[in-house]
Amino acid sequence: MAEKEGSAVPPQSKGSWGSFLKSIASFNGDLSSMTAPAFILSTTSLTEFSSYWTEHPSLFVAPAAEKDPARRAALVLKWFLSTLKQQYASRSEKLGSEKKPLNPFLGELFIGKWEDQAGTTQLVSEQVSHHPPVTAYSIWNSQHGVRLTGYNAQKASFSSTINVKQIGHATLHIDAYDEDYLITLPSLHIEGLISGSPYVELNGSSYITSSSGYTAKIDYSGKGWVSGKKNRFSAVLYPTGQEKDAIFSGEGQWIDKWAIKDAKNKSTFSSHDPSTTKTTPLTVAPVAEQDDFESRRAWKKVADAITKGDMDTTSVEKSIIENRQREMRKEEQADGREWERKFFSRTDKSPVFEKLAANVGEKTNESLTNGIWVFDQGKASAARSPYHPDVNPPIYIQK
Ligand SMILES: CC(C)CCC[C@@H](C)[C@H]1CC[C@H]2[C@@H]3CC=C4C[C@@H](O)CC[C@]4(C)[C@H]3CC[C@]12C
Repeated sequence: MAEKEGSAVPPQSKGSWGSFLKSIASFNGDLSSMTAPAFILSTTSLTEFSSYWTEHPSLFVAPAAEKDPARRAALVLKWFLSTLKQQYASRSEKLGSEKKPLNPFLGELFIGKWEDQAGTTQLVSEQVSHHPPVTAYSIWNSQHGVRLTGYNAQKASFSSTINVKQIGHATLHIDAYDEDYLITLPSLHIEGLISGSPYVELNGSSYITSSSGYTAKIDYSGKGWVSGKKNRFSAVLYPTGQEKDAIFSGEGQWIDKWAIKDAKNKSTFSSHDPSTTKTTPLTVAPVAEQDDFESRRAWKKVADAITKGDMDTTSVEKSIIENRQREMRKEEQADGREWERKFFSRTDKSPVFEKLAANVGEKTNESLTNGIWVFDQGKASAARSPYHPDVNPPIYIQK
């Protein structure tokens, strides 16, 4: 792949892209501290990224209707694979390249729901830590009895490009079978950096392991390795501990169509085509009706300034948010208290994680995620919000 230096960079930004590349070559691993040129800044905060998990609500709830545990695990794998395109390629597809997201402030919220043939699927996403940045989320569909909850942070390093290890995990619960799935997160790196049109490539492996005794392993690769195609995966699903005895398998490009097949007779179990499987748009409250801590309302002035390309206003408005945050941290310190998270609580041990992590050799890393974060039903049910009266369980947002 020939990358012409800076070819996708707007002419007036060539200089700043060059210095940006130099600065990341020596950066300290904290992605949020990276200052990037204007044209690569996104108007979307990382708290919004949690919504990528369920842009196909029907695929998210489908496992709940499958009685056979192996086939159910295969449907969980199918849903997971279908999310990769949203999670890792949607910015490059919509905006022309990957962009640098807004760095969420502590307590930032992103709340919404999807309404479609799967019923109502609800999302709460909360920035539970600022140093290091950690986002927690819970997504549930009460009608089908499916809930996904997780948290994640990123650890970045530079070696020929930006390499990102995701710290944290997600768990999926299916009520009908009282079944839990532990989902680990893939590592990624940035391609196309020199040419100025960065995009995400996944690498390494990730796992989905279930309390029902099945594990899926997904291997990721990109261009120039095994095949000449980008965004490749190959997945196998097997009884936990018996990787050689795959029951289902699948491979392809996670941005394109693919199928999960019976590993023995190669018949198609289920296939996915992103061009024909439409995503359901997320509904969020109008900005004027949102709480002050909700992402789009809080970042509105910054986002508008970025859209206009007005870097002076961008930095003035960013400073207002940052200074307010600094004041709040000072007040909390003076009172000897910590910022109260609205939906999540820190725990020492997540029982679901403890039960399943050994299957896939996964460990928590509390120092990189400022604790282990779990959805706190008590907090979420505490009261009703004037802003989201229809969210069930009712969501309370403290003014
Ligand atoms: C684009 C270049 C110049 C700047 C690099 C920006 C960095 C901060 C961006 C690029 C791609 C981004 C990742 C893309 C997708 C996901 C999956 C989501 O579920 C959690 C956040 C996470 C893991 C993002 C974290 C931030 C990220 C690593």
